[in-house]
Amino acid sequence: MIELGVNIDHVATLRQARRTYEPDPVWAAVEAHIGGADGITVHLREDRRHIQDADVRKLRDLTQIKLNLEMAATDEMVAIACELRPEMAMLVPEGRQEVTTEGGLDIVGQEARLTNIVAKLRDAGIVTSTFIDAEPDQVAAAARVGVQVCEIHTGPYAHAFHAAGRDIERPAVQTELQRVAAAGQQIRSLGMRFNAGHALNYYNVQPIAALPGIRELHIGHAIVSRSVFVGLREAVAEMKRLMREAVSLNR
Ligand SMILES: CC(=O)[C@@H](O)[C@H](O)COP(=O)(O)O
Ligand SMILES: NCC(=O)COP(=O)(O)O
Repeated sequence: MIELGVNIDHVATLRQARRTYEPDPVWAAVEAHIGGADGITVHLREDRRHIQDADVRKLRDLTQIKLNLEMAATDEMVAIACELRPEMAMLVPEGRQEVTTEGGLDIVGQEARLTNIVAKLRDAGIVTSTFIDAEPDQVAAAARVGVQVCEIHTGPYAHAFHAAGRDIERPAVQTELQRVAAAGQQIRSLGMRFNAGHALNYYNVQPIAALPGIRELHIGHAIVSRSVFVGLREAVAEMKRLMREAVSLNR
C-alpha cells in the first residue's frame, strides 16, 4: 500500500513568523500520525528559515513515527544526520533565495562527492534518498552514487495540471505525468524505491498515487494549508483516503 510522508516544514514557518514556541512541529507530527501519516518529513535548511535543529532533535526523541530528513549534501548536514539517525535522509538542492525547492538535485554533475556522502549516511544505518527531476540521466546517476530511494519532483506535473485548469487529459499534463511514470519504471528497474513529491495537493494527487510501483508520496504545503481550516488530523486522513481510492480504482 502506498505511504504518505507528511512534510511539516510550514508548521514551523508559522511559528518562525513570530520567533516563538507555537505551533510546535512535534505536536504536528503526533497529529499527522494519528491522522494516518506513515512518516514525517522535515527539511532542515541551511538558512533555518523554518525547521530548526532543535525541532529535528525533539522529533527524533519524542515521536514514534518514521522520520525523513531532507538535507543539502553538505558536511554539516551529514554530521547532523549521522548524530540523529533519521530512518531516511533525502538529498535535495538548496538555493538561499528560493521560495521553495525549485528543481531536483543535479547528481550527474557531482557523482564522486555524492557517492562519498551517500556512503557515510548508509554506513550510519540511514536509508538514503535523493530528490531528482524526472530525467533518465539523473535516475541513472542516482543508482551509480548508491541511493536506495529516488523521489521524483512532481512540481512540473503539478504546475501543468494547474495551468490546464485541473484537466488531467490535457496533453501538457499527460506529458508531465508520463515523464514521472517513465522515471518510476527506470528507478524500479535499477532496484531503487520509487517515491514522489512536491506541490502535490487534493486535486492533483490521484494520478500520481495510481502510478505503478510508487511507494511513498511526500506532501506538505497542501496538507498544512488545509489543516488551517479542518485540523491536521483530518487533513492527513483526507489525503490518505484520496490515495487509497486512487490505488483501488487503478487495480
Ligand atoms: C523537496 C521538496 O519538494 C520539499 O520538501 C521542499 O524541500 C520543501 O521546501 P520548503 O519546506 O522550504 O518549502
Ligand atoms: N519532498 C516534497 C515534500 O516533502 C513536500 O513538498 P510540498 O508538498 O510542501 O511541496
